[in-house]
Amino acid sequence: MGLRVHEIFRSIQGESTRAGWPCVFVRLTGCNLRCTYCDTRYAYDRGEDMAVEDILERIAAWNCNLVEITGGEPLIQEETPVLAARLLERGKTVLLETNGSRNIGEVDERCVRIVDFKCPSSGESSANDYGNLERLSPRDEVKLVVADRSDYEFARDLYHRIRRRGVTSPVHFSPVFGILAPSRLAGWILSDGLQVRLNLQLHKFIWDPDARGV
Ligand SMILES: C[S@@+](CC[C@H](N)C(=O)[O-])C[C@H]1O[C@@H](n2cnc3c(N)ncnc32)[C@H](O)[C@@H]1O
Ligand SMILES: Nc1nc2[nH]cc(C(=O)O)c2c(=O)[nH]1
Ligand code: SF4
Ligand SMILES: [Mg+2]
Repeated sequence: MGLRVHEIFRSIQGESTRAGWPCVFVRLTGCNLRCTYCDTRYAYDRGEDMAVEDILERIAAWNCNLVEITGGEPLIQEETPVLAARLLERGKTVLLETNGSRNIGEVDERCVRIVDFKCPSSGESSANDYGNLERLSPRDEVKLVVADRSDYEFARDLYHRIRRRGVTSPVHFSPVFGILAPSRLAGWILSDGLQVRLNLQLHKFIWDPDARGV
């Protein structure tokens, strides 16, 4: 069995509450969605089939406590929860970046599940599994990627819904890179007094925004 892996690399974590920390990334191949703004289309195909043990060995080459499983969409591969569990067993802090369309309950709760529910301009918001709202633990995080004002209003409604349910997970609002100016999103957040975190993709400021493997 194993997993189809597009790339494994070490970089600076560019997003989430762990932004700024060195992090090893396992980018899995394939995605069930086609977001209009996707910056990782190159991971829709190709890659190498690897056994979980081989992936663990590659990760161990770096002395790094933080590991993120991303893609593509990690939860379309059956063995992703096994990889997360094995990394947790090794004492790693494990982040899993997922598009919100699959059941996050398949993945160990000790893993930080970063759930990116899709806003309308992605073209994929009908894929959101809102059952995941019930499955979020305080350790998990929600990320909402915003391209324009109507996405913002959708994200704001979802944020209020999350808090009304008593879910305390951090919520990030992230502008689509090169499409929505961070200052506009910042202005909307501040004028509505939302307690959300403005998430900028740090790696796109450190390196060329089109660079792979960073
Ligand atoms: C490439 S996806 C992989 C994980 C999963 N498929 C998902 O969508 O969450 C990683 C993150 O990058 C975000 N992303 C993709 N393209 C982006 C862009 N052009 N600007 C800002 N964020 C983007 C996605 O919304 C997601 O939060
Ligand atoms: N540096 C860096 N940080 C990231 N955080 C989430 C990423 C992703 O593509 O899921 C990502 C990425 O692609 N690069
Ligand atoms: S779900 Fe993630 S990887 Fe898939 S198309 Fe959307 S942003 Fe890209
Ligand atoms: Mg990325």
